Amino acid sequence: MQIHFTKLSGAGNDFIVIDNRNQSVHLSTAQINAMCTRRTGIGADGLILIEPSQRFDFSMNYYNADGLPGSMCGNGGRCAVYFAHSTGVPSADQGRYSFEANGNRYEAEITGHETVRLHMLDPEDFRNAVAIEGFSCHYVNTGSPHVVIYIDNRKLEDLDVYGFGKAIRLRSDVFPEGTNVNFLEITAPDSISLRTFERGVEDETLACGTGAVAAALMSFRLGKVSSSTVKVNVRSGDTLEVAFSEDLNSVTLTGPAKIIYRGIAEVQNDGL
Ligand SMILES: N[C@H](CCC[C@H](N)C(=O)O)C(=O)O
Repeated sequence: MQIHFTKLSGAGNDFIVIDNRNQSVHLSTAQINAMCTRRTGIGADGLILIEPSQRFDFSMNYYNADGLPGSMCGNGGRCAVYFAHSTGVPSADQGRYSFEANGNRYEAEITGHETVRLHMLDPEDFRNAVAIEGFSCHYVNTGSPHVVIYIDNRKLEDLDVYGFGKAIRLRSDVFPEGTNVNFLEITAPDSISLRTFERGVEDETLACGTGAVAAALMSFRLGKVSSSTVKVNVRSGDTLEVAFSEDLNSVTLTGPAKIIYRGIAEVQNDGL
């Protein structure tokens, strides 16, 4: 079957977005995984179905590249809203969208050329400094589970993010549901550099929105940054901005969301 899709990039975190408002597209785990696989498929960190919602402008159904439903994707949410805006999905409020994802309500607005600000959930379940695989691991759930690790004596650039990230992600004794793993360096009182190993992609990605939020909130909480607006420099070279109140609520994530191309995929019954 043929499926119309749009490829978007949210600060280098890339997604296949499908307008499924008529609910004609039904994809299996294997089909989503095949579409997201690089070289043999379209290639993406995740796939998003834009579907109807009873209460909001649309519903975002997010799948990781492994084909399984993911938890909240911050960059995916920003891309979904940019897609909706550029495709003419109606919104109740001009330039502003409300949508549901993982049973939660989100709001976002277009703040400039190819720029989207997404309002995030309040963070939950902060855990400080658990020793895992030789690292001091801080933890917080920002819609997705995130470990935050400060790289004090090493260079972020040279770090084996894949190896260390995977080892921590696989520690099911500590994280029965798995976790995303973020490694960061504080570069100024209001900025950090971040690299993320993502669960469900099972690799380092070029950016991770809920990871940027976790890194910024944790850094403020631990007194490592002093500003409640934090610039997060990600692997793609882009910058995400995370802003929040001093009690770590009212969190927003702002950054680039771009359409790369639109296409038609030939999807086989058992994969691409
Ligand atoms: N890239 C995403 C995170 C996806 C979450 C996924 N990796 C999971 O743990 O289910 C973001 O921008 O927030």
